[in-house]
Amino acid sequence: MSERLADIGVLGLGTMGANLALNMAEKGFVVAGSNRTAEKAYALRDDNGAVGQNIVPTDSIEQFVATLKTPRLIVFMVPAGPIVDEEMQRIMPLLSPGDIMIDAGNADFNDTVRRSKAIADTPFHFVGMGVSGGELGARHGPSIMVGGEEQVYSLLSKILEPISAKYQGTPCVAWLGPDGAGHFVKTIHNGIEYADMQMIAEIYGILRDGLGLSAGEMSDIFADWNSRGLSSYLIEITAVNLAEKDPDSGKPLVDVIADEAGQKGTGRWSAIEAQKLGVGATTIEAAVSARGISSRRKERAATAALYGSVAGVRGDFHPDKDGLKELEQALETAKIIAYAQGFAVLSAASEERGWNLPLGEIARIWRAGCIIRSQFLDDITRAYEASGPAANLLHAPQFVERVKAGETALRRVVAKAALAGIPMPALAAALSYFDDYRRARGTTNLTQAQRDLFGAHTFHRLDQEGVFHHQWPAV
Ligand SMILES: NC(=O)C1=CN([C@@H]2O[C@H](COP(=O)(O)OP(=O)(O)OC[C@H]3O[C@@H](n4cnc5c(N)ncnc54)[C@H](OP(=O)(O)O)[C@@H]3O)[C@@H](O)[C@H]2O)C=CC1
Ligand SMILES: O=C(CO)[C@H](O)[C@H](O)COP(=O)(O)O
Repeated sequence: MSERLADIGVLGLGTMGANLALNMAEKGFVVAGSNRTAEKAYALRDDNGAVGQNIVPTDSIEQFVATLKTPRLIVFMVPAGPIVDEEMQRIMPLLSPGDIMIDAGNADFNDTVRRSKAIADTPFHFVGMGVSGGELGARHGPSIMVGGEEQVYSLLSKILEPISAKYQGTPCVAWLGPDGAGHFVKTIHNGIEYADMQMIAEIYGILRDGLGLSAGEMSDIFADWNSRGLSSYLIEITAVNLAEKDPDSGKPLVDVIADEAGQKGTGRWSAIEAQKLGVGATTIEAAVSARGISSRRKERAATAALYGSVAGVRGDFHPDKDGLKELEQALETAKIIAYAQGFAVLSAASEERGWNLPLGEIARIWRAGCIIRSQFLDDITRAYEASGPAANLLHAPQFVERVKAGETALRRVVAKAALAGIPMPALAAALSYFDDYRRARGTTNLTQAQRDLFGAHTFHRLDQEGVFHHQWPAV
């Protein structure tokens, strides 16, 4: 057994755990590694040159715990759900008072709240921590969203700050609130990620099916868009995805990838939590549903055989400068609306749970390291700095001007796509949300009348205070 005591332990050395461990090791921390398949811990030490020398592989959970300095900092990087509970149960009998367990996977924040409550009855601490940035982010600097006891964060920050991404020299890590706050914010980050990705896929659908462009041509368009307002990691990787050739067939790789999107839960949880809070997050919901529909590929083929498909339907789209500008502007406008929805969910959850989430700071720590990093997040930080916790980002003066400028493009793109039969679930949801949210006199007065007629559910009046019930004619 090694005599060297480790500053921190990582349990679960898969894609994220291994890279986080190397990131910590590179910053000079000694990292104990534990993995279900123990050989991976040894390979992590042996295959990574000088950095690997700061990794202390272990064979058993007992050895792993014994290798850690106290109070022990133990990062769990395993699949979310029961595996986290199982691993915690396995390790807890070996811990000492004051030790800290950190779930760094994409947990459902409800599980994090439950685990935090359970740990409160023990001498240990529990931290729910969202990490974003994928494999490379974990290795060289992720964005880190921490929830739990604030005084525990001060023990962790000495490691989390050096390993996190930096934006203008400031670490992209923050303590965001108690128990599930960090995982909630990570979940909504991913919900926004789903919306962003779906909207990009929809515009790709117009370029491919409406305009008949090749993958290479589309790559150039996304690369061009990445130089202006849409500049972001997701637009940048889209250009790379579209340019890549399949080594087997020589075709563009995207053309041979099956159109079936996977999902592990965070997008769905974002939509569920938005619904629970009564906040419209229609663009995120549409993106989650679109992944579900995409996964039913055989069913879609059967439906296409019945109704015909849209491939080759050009509609009223044009690949000229104005036509492409309209698509760019539509995407930019819908993106503002999608982010406004995501931040509205954060704001509502913060109020309901008393988390006092720092919304501008959240936009700041997403500015580097994470998957939705983009210039646009600076505007969100500035909007919150200028106006405080606004009910909705669509009220912030910077966004009012931009949405007014882009609204027509979004409307025209959605309308033309509808006429051509090209699906636009997320872009259309963004537009409908905008139209609904800016309509001072809506139509649910009729809904209320119906509810009162069939169920005596009562209604408010515009011209009198109080709660009313009407004796409607019997039907
Ligand atoms: N991949 C990504 O881009 C991101 C992932 N995440 C989250 O991070 C967490 C880890 O993801 P990722 O690294 O991608 O996953 P991987 O599948 O690459 O790694 C999973 C790790 O968990 C271990 N493991 C799996 N099942 C068990 C089990 N039953 N008991 C004990 N250990 C087990 C694996 O061990 P073994 O090697 O033996 O299989 C491996 O070390 C997840 O919650 C994920 O959602 C968060 C941000 C980004
Ligand atoms: O958290 C992440 C990025 O921020 C992970 O990449 C996550 O796996 C993405 O979610 P899904 O697998 O559901 O697309």
